Amino acid sequence: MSDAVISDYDTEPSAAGGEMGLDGGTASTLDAWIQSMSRPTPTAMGRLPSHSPTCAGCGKENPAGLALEVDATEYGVRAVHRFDHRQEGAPGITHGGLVAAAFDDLFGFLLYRVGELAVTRSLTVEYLRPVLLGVRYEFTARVRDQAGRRLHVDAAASDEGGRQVASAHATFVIVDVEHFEQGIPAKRS
Ligand SMILES: CCCCCCCCCCCCCCCC(=O)SCCNC(=O)CCNC(=O)[C@H](O)C(C)(C)COP(=O)(O)OP(=O)(O)OC[C@H]1O[C@@H](n2cnc3c(N)ncnc32)[C@H](O)[C@@H]1OP(=O)(O)O
Repeated sequence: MSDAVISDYDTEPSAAGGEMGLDGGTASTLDAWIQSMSRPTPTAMGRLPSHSPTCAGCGKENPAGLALEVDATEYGVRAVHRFDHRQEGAPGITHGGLVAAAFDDLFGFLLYRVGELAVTRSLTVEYLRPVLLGVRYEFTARVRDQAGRRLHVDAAASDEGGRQVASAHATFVIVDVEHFEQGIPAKRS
């Protein structure tokens, strides 16, 4: 599929500057996001669109987010990332929860490759070495297998010397687009 098709999915800020959030007046934006998730998946190599402008993992409009930039690769997805002081746990070291968030969001990009909507059901992280603030790490993820609605996915993070500093495994469960309607206040039961 061409890059042009990827841009059709672009969830970056619109020209209208609409902000996606959970407060009043944003239901239509969320509806639009849900609709965009129904489209067929892009399979081209290269930069993938964020999950939403305010996604904590990859949205450029989220000041507290990681702003991951993720590329599709031959075997899965890849991001190069440096954590900063906002993700600090112990001095100079990335908080483990934020490392897990990076893995979780990266896994969310595999869905573009699989062409299914899915959500995290379980996530396991092995912290092999401290993940240092300001240091460049390469994150890679791939789909190990699919069993019914379950997607089993694997990821790793390595430093510039190729040393693995963390790895992760997750089970994502394929859902219908209606799953995401639970985020619309007016549709909450
Ligand atoms: C078109 C392309 C678009 C691309 C673009 C998409 C963007 C779309 C995401 C955007 C964002 C991403 C960002 C990061 C990813 C989050 O952050 S996702 C957010 C965090 N996760 C959640 O909120 C999920 C909350 N949990 C739930 O809603 C429900 O528990 C679930 C996951 C939908 C499953 O509930 P359910 O539908 O009732 O399913 P259930 O019958 O319990 O189990 C389903 C299957 O999974 C199995 N299963 C359940 N739990 C487990 C487990 N722990 N281990 C193994 N198997 C299990 C069951 O055995 C069953 O298997 P089958 O019998 O079908 O083979």
